[in-house]
Amino acid sequence: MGDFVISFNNVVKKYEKTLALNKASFQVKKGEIFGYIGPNGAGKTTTIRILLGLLKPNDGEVKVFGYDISELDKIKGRIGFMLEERGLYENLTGYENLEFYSILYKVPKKIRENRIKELIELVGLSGREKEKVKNYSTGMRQRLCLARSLLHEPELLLLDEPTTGLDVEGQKFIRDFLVNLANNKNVTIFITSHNLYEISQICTRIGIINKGEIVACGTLSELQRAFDRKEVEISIDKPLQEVEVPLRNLPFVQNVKEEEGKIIVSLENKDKLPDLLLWFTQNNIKVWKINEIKNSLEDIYLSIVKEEK
Ligand SMILES: Nc1ncnc2c1ncn2[C@@H]1O[C@H](COP(=O)(O)OP(=O)(O)OP(=O)(O)O)[C@@H](O)[C@H]1O
Repeated sequence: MGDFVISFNNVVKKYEKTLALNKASFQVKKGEIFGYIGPNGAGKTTTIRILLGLLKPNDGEVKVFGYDISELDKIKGRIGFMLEERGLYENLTGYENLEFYSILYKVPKKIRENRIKELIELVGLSGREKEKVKNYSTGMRQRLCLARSLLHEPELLLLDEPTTGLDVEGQKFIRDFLVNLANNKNVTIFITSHNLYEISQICTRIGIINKGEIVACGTLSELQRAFDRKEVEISIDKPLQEVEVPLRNLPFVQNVKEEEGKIIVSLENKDKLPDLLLWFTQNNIKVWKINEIKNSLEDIYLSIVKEEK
């Protein structure tokens, strides 16, 4: 238990009439990139605000670095964050913004200049740091915010939709940057996003929240196993018409269809795959290829969110 950077146990948060978190539980380990996904209003921002000590839960337990969230003094210096509202000073340059925040974050004067230069380089803003932020593009602002969130070398980074509004290149930059940060600096990253491609690309584990409840949590493979489609794609030496009826009549086959020239067989259970292969052999049908069809994160997400509506 002590190894968790974030631990939510049965956390409840109510705003007057709305139950924003309903006994939410999940854990995040050190060095993980934890993706937190859910529809609008699911409770993602509320979770981040609780982690930052901006909101108090009504019930349940929230621990960060093993400390209860009420002991904020022991935690807050170790957390960096990037929220939707950017809070940059438009009339200051990129460099001056970082300087201002480094004083606020109490970065020691001796190392301040070096740290800022290093971060400007790291986020790819070298050469642009002397320009006023009001002339920055969305992507540059986002890079500057990322640099700002890292000024005090946090061990945990909380990111609320960090790539929203960025072009493809800008999104890729942030993705690569975060993976590098987690892998090489062992920074734990908690990220919310509506971009499921992004989440499935970079996250080591994923939590799905809907109406304040964590409805699924695990690695992408664990989620794929839990939400298994039980479908296989087969390639055989006979046209589908010849085998469709007998295949459908097998007790463990639920459906047979053709999609984009591929034969898809739905099994009662994936454990029945050897039985299916045996049937092909017994009927002298050659199987060229057999592929397990896995749900994408989007398939899983949509099936959960639709079901719960
Ligand atoms: N200050 C507030 N007062 C009352 N209700 C609130 C407040 N903040 C959020 N809520 C409600 O709590 C629920 C959870 O909101 P939250 O902002 O945490 O969702 P979210 O998952 O971050 O959504 P989005 O993806 O739109 O950012 C929503 O129903 C929202 O309307």
